Amino acid sequence: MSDTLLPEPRVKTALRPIEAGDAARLHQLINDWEICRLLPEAPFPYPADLARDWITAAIADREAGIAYQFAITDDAGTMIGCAGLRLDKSGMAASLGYWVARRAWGRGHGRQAVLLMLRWGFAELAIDRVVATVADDNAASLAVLRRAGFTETGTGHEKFISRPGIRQAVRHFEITREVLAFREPVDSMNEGPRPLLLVVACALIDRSGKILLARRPAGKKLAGLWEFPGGKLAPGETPEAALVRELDEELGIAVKTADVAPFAFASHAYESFHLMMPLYLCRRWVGVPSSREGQALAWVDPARLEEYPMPPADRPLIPLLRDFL
Ligand SMILES: Nc1nc2c([nH]c(=O)n2[C@H]2C[C@H](O)[C@@H](COP(=O)(O)OP(=O)(O)OP(=O)(O)O)O2)c(=O)[nH]1
Repeated sequence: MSDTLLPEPRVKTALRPIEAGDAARLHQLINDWEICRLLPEAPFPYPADLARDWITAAIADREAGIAYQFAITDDAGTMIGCAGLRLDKSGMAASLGYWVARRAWGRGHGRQAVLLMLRWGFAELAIDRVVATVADDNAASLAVLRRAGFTETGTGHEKFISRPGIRQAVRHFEITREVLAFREPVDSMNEGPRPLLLVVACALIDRSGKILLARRPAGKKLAGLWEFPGGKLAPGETPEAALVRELDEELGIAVKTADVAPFAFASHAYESFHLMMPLYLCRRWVGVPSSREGQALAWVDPARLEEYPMPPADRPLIPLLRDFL
């Protein structure tokens, strides 16, 4: 994943799937009143056996496609906490859970882990929102969720195993894929003037008037969003030549420069660059567009483009295409 989207340049946080071998370390980190009191399902003291059982269940849940638990690691690759997403029955929403060991507090790891978890979830799962519930007295976590772009959706009371006899006041939060995509640039480290980035893109239109969209794969910026095929210009390349090259590389089709027609452009200030993106139309090519870079493809009726979450830069192009086609 791109480091340029991480908020703290000096602190690197990463996620990796939790493994059976993490049990001892997990127990050592979580068996702390300051952690257990904030987690609804963690007793205190936290038994070593429970750490092993929890990981066994997490691995089974992952295989069953129900929940995805990760170890949060620091700059040195050492585990410092856990983060996970659990799908609801509809499969459209996932609930986020995470904790960071006390020794790693105050360095931005929680915030980065949440952003990484959201990016992964929106890229890899068929969800459109992530929800989270936080104890009312967990100020650090409330701040992390708000800064990540979550909005508060309500309050309630829940049982926390470590605090028997009371029903703990909690707050509920939610974030959608599109809200995250809009906010991501805010987390960029680059505060200087923004370089202009020229990217060419193409709406391929088939005989029935459908447009081809490609889904940005995991690991890339704006992962999980649907875009028009295209890419950056190589030095000295004309926009048309770049488009012909990109369509060949990404989709395996041959297009002539004479068959791409300028249509509209997007101009959008992402935090670390200003995107200038001419959009071309193309109705004639040789070959069948197929995914050459692992990206999902979809032929979409112009009236249904709104149903596909796209990068913020693309949104103004949607009504133009709909009206034109
Ligand atoms: N191709 C394309 N890119 C778009 C669209 N909307 C939008 O904001 N972009 C942005 C995302 C990227 O920042 C940039 C396209 O760059 P790219 O596809 O060549 O490069 P990338 O970010 O995938 O990264 P890389 O392959 O260069 O590492 O333009 C779109 O509809 N199509």
